[in-house]
Amino acid sequence: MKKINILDSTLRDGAQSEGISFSVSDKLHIIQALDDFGVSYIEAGNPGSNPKDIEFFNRAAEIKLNNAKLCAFGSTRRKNLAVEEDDNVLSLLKARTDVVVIFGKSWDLHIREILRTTEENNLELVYDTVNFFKKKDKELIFDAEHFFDGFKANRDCAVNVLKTADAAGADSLCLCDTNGGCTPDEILRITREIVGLFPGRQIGIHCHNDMGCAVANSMLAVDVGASQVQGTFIGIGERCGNADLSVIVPNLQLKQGYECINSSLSKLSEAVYAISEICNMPVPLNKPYVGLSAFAHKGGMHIDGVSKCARSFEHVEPESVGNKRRFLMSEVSGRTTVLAKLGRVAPELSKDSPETAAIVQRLKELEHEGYQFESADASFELMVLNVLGRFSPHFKLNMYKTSGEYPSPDGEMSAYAMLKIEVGDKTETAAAMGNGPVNALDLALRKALTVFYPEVSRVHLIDYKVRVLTAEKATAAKVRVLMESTNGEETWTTVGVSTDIIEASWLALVDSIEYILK
Ligand SMILES: CC(=O)SCCNC(=O)CCNC(=O)[C@H](O)C(C)(C)COP(=O)(O)OP(=O)(O)OC[C@H]1O[C@@H](n2cnc3c(N)ncnc32)[C@H](O)[C@@H]1OP(=O)(O)O
Ligand SMILES: CC(=O)C(=O)O
Repeated sequence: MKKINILDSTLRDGAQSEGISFSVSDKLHIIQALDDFGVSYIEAGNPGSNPKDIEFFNRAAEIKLNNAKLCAFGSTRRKNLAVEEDDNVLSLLKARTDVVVIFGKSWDLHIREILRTTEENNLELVYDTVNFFKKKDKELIFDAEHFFDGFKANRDCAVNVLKTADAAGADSLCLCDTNGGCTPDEILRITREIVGLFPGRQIGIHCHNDMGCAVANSMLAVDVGASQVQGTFIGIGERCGNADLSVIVPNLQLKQGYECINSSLSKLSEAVYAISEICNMPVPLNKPYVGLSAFAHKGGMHIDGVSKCARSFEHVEPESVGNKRRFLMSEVSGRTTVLAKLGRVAPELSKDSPETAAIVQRLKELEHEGYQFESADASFELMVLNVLGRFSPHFKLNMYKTSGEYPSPDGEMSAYAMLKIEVGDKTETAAAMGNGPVNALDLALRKALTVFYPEVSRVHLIDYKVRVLTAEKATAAKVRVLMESTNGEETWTTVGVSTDIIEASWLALVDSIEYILK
């Protein structure tokens, strides 16, 4: 099985993405997550750039990593400075890493317009810098910045840069699509040619995602001989980001038989969620392999298929990447979907039971009204009991009244609610103040019900979401309220829909209480 070395640059190129600023402690947690997952290299920062990275490398030097080698990253020497006088270069030594990554120019446009020097002088910068670190016994990865654009503009100039880095002792030559604008066929053709020119030398690939092709481009480079892949585990990086390693690694391992990491791929989801959390960037639902929806099935026929044979609608097993299969209920469900959710409430029903069809029909009617049961399991269960005629409400509303006052007369308590309920042949009236009408109503309802059902006092809301369903109707729009409640032991979600936000909230609130009393 061919080994592909993975270099994660979340802490270097990732730190160049908009909205990201890592603390030293964030960086230390990320190297731990990457090391646990088993990447070969962690490009951990730019010690010549800022004091935070210097402090980080000082602290990281004390940490023992089991799988990964830390790399310090910086440029070739400045054109007017000798290598041993260049502070950026010297800062890389001070980072005390075994591996140093040096980026150098390989596009004649950049040599001329950005460095404002000659091709010959650029080769000297590359040679001197690479050679300096090799003499210090560092493993050296040379990143040929803008290599593909450089190759297309002036092949000899670009190739000479690689030859110079190679002659100076670079252990790895990494080809960068820095602007992310190269097409898959260009990456394939040029990488193949370079692999042929440097037999035995490790060739790396570093792609940016400006055309949305970074994953495909990296995989094609591997196809033609690249054996180091650079990227970031959640795809962050300069502009549109880097090649997303959380997609590339399982693609290479599960589909093409390469070995990329030193642990089990089933730790992938855990690593991605740990990094996303630190970056404060939620994992998109539809992210391949690790997203919450990656193995969530919604279409009735899909769920029927997966229930009979998982492979029928899944390209890999969710467990292989640490994810889980989910079945979602909705208006596009069939009887199999509903049946899968009925196990707890009505295990005796089968796909052909008339009750199953009645439940599916009611589900579709309610979804048409704006209800959504995908995550509102508790309301779904109550709806099922209702259709089966097995539900009798624990209380009945006589009336409620809410009002708000601005400015607030009592600190944060700006709203009042009063209600009257019936339980059997008894009635109870209660009133409460809250920081809004829904809060006041919730408190009043629980006050009234606790008289009959003491366990209700332990129930409280932990999440409340409102979604406008008919936005074009402005303030007359229909809204859907999703409520998550807990009693400290269990959590459950309920849903209510109305054009009146208080009524929608009331419906979700009633389901929340009925669910725990049933
Ligand atoms: C393609 C990539 O992503 S490479 C990585 C890019 N990453 C970053 O830029 C993040 C870290 N960078 C920094 O913190 C700062 O840019 C520093 C500290 C490194 C340098 O800051 P400054 O000395 O103020 O220079 P500044 O950033 O304004 O300009 C870059 C200089 O580096 C030079 N330079 C750029 N690439 C290279 C290179 N490969 N080799 C040598 N010099 C280079 C430029 O020509 C320019 O020099 P000039 O001032 O003589 O015109
Ligand atoms: C080195 C690097 O980050 C690039 O060329 O994109």
